Order: sequence, then C-alpha cells, then structure tokens
Amino acid sequence: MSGTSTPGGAGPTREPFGARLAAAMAAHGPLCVGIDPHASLLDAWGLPDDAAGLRRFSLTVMEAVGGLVAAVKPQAAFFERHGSAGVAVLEEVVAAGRETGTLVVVDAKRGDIGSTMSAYAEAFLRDGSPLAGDALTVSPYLGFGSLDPAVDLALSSGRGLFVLCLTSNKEGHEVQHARTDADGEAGPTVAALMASRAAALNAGAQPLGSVGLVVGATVGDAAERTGTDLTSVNGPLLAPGVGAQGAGPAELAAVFGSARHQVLASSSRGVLRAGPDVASLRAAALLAAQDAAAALS
Ligand SMILES: O=c1ccn([C@@H]2O[C@H](COP(=O)(O)O)[C@@H](O)[C@H]2O)c(=O)[nH]1
Repeated sequence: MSGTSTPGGAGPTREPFGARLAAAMAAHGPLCVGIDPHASLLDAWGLPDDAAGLRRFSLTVMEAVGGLVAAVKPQAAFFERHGSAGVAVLEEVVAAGRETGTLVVVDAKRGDIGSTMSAYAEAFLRDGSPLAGDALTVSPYLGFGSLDPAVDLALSSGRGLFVLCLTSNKEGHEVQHARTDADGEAGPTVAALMASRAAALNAGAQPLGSVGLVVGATVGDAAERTGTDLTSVNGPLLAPGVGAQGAGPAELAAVFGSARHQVLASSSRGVLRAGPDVASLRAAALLAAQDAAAALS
C-alpha cells in the first residue's frame, strides 16, 4: 500500500481508498484478479497442495498481474486452509501488492459483535499489521452497526471496506431480499438497507467513497427487485462472479446499468486457469480487463 509519512512522524497518511481505487481503475481498467489457490488449481499448475505450492502459486500470480491490473483479491480461506504457514503466504501477497503498487482487497468476509470486530479491524486494517491490505470484505449480518470498528479504522487509515450486499451465490436472496422491520411496518429489503447505510458513510466523497458493496455480476435484476439503489451508494461495487460463475460483459452491463462506473469486476478462476505460465496469465488478465472496461464504459 502506498503511504507517506506525515511531518512530525504522526504516522503514514494516504489518499482515501475510494480515490486510490478510482485512480487505479482509470489507469488499468476495472478488473480485480482474485487469488484463489484451490487444491484443483494447484494440481493443474503441477504444484503440491501445501504451503510451498500455495506460495509459488500466489507469487506467480503477483508476478504476472502486479502493476498490470487495478487490484488483486486474495481469498483468505485458501490461505487459512494451510494453517499458519498459509497465513504467512497471505502476508507475502499483501506485501507484494504494496511493492508493485497494486491494490489488495483481502477477501476474508469478517463480521462479528463490535468488540470482536475491533480485533478483526486491527488484524486487517491497522497500519503495520502484516495482513492489512487496502480493503477488506466484511459481512453485515450481525447488523451494519456491528461493523463500526472496521468502518472507523478503515476510514482513518485510508483503507476501504466492501460490505456484502447482493452476493453472487444462488442462496443469498434468502437473507438479502428479505424485508426488514421498521417500527412494525415492512421496511426496505436487507440489501437496500445495507446500500443506504454505505451511502450515508460515503456522502460527499469525491470521486468515490471508501465503503463499497459486494454485488455479484450474476444477480440479474436483483438490485431493481430489492429496491437497492446502487448509484446513490457513491462507493465502489465489487462484482465477483465474472468468468467461472458464468457472468461476462453482457451480465456486467445489465446488472449495473447507470452504476457501471463504480464497478470493480472480479474474476479468479477465469484468469487463474491460464497459469502457470506468466505470459499466459498476463494475457488472460489483460483480456478480462479489456472486456470489463468495454462492458462498463
Ligand atoms: O458474492 C460473492 C462474494 C465473494 N465471492 C468470492 O469471489 C471469488 C470468486 O471466484 P471465481 O473463481 O471467480 O468464481 C471467490 O473468492 C468467492 O469467495 C463470490 O464469488 N461471490
């Protein structure tokens, strides 16, 4: 992560995440490459399913796409399944993002009661923590307010959040399309409420706020059906589901409509299957970035 020291040694300062992401998307296109070292991908790359294989895989992806795309998104689960040695590799990926000037969204989907959320925030959003990238995915299903410690630390450290809103999986609607209760009356849907909470935090930010949402590229007309106003969020929209989950340029354009300029499309397996050859990975990432840019322009 880029940062400069403030005069007087008050610690690093950096542009807000929303501004840094907008600049990265303008420079490299609206693509995030997911780093999801599935056991099957390690095998396909001729690597062992252990921490050494994980490290070779992840650093090869960083060699291929570092400095080339707007962001990378390591999926924490695939690192955690290798224990502490895997978490150490995740730390190396975060450091490689910083060194190559590529934004790192740590996809850990953390969410808990506020007192515990503070500890997650310190792990993933605090200056000096080896797991702190540029942004973190968080789950608001203990209530949006339970995320306050993460919101506070993200905003004060120039980092960002992506709050789950309309996820790409087929089961998400059970929770996200449900109606909330507002003083005994049917209130907005859960997704619409999450979006309005993010919008409140991003009010007035230019060019984009730092509290984004996760909205899958696979969700069709769900934003419209749930009354979720994506444009008013004034923050980035992380759109997984591109590639392996079946979404492509047509789906990106249809799902996001007038909010398309806020979108950071995300593809993991769709790019990673081109490996282990670095040039092939790079070509796959560039093609995905061009497709996303054309769909979202
Ligand atoms: O709604 C969501 C939220 C997160 N994800 C994550 O994105 C990647 C998708 O990987 P692909 O290989 O491109 O399918 C993965 O890490 C998911 O956990 C999501 O898919 N949907």
